[in-house]
Amino acid sequence: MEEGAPGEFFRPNPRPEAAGFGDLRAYIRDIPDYPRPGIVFRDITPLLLDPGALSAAVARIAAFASARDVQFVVAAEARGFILGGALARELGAGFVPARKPGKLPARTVSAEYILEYGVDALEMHADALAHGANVLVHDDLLATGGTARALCDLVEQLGGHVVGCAFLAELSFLGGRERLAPFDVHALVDYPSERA
Ligand SMILES: O=P(O)(O)OC[C@H]1O[C@H](OP(=O)(O)OP(=O)(O)O)[C@H](O)[C@@H]1O
Ligand SMILES: Nc1ncnc2[nH]cnc12
Repeated sequence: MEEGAPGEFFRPNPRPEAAGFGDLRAYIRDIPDYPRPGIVFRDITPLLLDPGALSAAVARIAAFASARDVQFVVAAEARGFILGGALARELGAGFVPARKPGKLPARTVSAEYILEYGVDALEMHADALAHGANVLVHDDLLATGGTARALCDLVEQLGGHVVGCAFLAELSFLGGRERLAPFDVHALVDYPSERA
């Protein structure tokens, strides 16, 4: 095939303003009883497959952040990386990965967070942020808030300034937003209950 020519998977990528993608919830799939009975997993992969919905998601999160003079987007491994880089590009900001322990090669700072069973941690490079830098914290989904809280703690350990926390989706019945107080929290899609 000629280089740069649309292949069989080519789909047009209209700007979200023109396409009017409406409620992005339509692109998030419910998977009942995953990873455990009683949990409804909110699967964002259908949204990622649709160029227009993907573009709309990035543009809408960027719109929340655009007046905040964001210098860096900090996002959590793994799903936070999916939109995080695109968001940084859209905002003209840098991107800082927060990774699971032992994955970053240089000196790190670390923050622990509570999981349903036990404790995990995220690390960031100690030299990732200039003191006083304006940071947007991003992840795909806000549940209990443990992961995002750890991201905020890492930013503050390095002297950064959290200017907001932005998510594609929020499970508001789990109270993550309260856990992130006093930071400003924005999510494009809310799930007020566990119901599928
Ligand atoms: O608000 P919380 O209760 O902390 O939950 C939200 C986190 O859970 C998911 O990540 P997960 O830990 O499943 O890891 P993954 O990104 O590697 O799939 C999701 O991507 C968020 O990072
Ligand atoms: N219900 C859920 N769906 C998708 N990701 C999650 N992360 C934590 N809870 C989740």
